[in-house]
Amino acid sequence: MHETRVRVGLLGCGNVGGALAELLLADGDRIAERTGMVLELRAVAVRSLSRPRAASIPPELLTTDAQAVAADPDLDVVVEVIGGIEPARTLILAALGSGKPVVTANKELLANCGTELFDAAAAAGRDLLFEAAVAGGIPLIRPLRESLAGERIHRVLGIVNGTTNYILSQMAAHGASYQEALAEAQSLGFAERDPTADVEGFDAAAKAAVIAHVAFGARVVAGDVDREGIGAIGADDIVSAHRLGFVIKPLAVIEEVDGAIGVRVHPAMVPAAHPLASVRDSFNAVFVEGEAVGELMFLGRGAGGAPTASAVLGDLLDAAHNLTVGGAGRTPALRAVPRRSIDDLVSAYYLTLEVADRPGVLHAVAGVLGDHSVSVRSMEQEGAAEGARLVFVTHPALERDMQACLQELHALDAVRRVGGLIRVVGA
Ligand SMILES: NC(=O)c1ccc[n+]([C@@H]2O[C@H](COP(=O)([O-])OP(=O)(O)OC[C@H]3O[C@@H](n4cnc5c(N)ncnc54)[C@H](O)[C@@H]3O)[C@@H](O)[C@H]2O)c1
Ligand SMILES: N[C@@H](CCO)C(=O)O
Ligand code: NA
Repeated sequence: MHETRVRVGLLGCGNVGGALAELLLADGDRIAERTGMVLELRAVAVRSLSRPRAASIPPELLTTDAQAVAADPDLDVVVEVIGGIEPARTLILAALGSGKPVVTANKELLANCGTELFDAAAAAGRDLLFEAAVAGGIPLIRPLRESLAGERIHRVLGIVNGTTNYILSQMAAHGASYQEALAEAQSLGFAERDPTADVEGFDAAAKAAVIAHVAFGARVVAGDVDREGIGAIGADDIVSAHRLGFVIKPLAVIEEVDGAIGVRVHPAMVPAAHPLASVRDSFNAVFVEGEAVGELMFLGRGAGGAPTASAVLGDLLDAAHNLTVGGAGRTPALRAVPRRSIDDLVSAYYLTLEVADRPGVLHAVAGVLGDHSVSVRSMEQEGAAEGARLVFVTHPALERDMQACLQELHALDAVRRVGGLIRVVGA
């Protein structure tokens, strides 16, 4: 087979960069045999030359001058796996500006500066590929961009953060406390260095914005995403969810309703029979609902050095192929779209209240719900310390009305605590 040599510059050699370097160095011959592409790792930009690296990385490839790697005319393709906004943004712009395609795993950067970067790629006539940025090793971006390019997608539901899925799964399966489960996720290495990004939903919000780019061509930035973390979910909610036939999952929801795009990230009550309900531990899964194609689910490892490096490798081969035929694949052209506020969401809700256990309380609570046109589908009452815990599931209601109910319920004398309000998704 005719072989094509492609000179690769790597920016960053942490979890993902290190795993990619290992793959290229250990498996290069097999990759070349299979694809006809010889991926030559020619430079690895690192922050510190003295940090221990995998033994197989020749030390002469290492440099602390990332800018020189990005601009090097003797390289063909650049991989950015430093993460964060700067210097990653400047480095990617420099690489594209010097005519090199770029592969990145950086959801945070794409979610904040996607338009600028895609425009730069289009202007350079080079690829900017980012399969690894969402759901790590799971092929998702390419199916959405290519296989489903003409599909009318209605909704994408994703478990796109492994840490929060792990925490909620451990709480449900083993009664682990939130803190215990978070500590385990950190020790297993898939939590972000600052786990706030995971548990407060920032990581999932960035991924949701990137999904909005490829599924809807929508110019959505991370700050546009309605976001709630999992911190308010208690062991009681997990037990109640199970009894009611639900599983609590950390979801990203990206949907088109009446021509407007809604993008939100929050814990959700998913019916136990829905395919996403059985996605446990640190697994990711993305459920796509399309007009012609129907329902699809993508499942696998959304995090970890090796799975993520696998996605980067696929992009590298794609970019290398496009370069050899003198072009680039399709670059997302993002357009401004009407945004659908979460206030306009129509959803069923799970709601818990701790109330005084005395006559008339239920009547007062029902009055507040009824005044806001919220109709109750089921209600359970159980004893709580010196009171009662009420667990409601509503029929579909308007978010704005539900929020107004919460305000009034807080103000009721007999209500001691308004617990979780969790949206039901996938019913
Ligand atoms: N780890 C995962 O599971 C995973 C999954 C999907 C996507 N990603 C994304 O991949 C990217 C990398 O993640 P990671 O887990 O490998 O992070 P990491 O922190 O392990 O690696 C980043 C590396 O970049 C180095 N670095 C920082 N500034 C640099 C500079 N100026 N020049 C050269 N090197 C520099 C750091 O020293 C570090 O070794 C991020 O964008 C992340 O969001 C990671
Ligand atoms: N912290 C992220 C890593 C992958 O992006 C997660 O838990 O999913
Ligand atoms: Na992916």
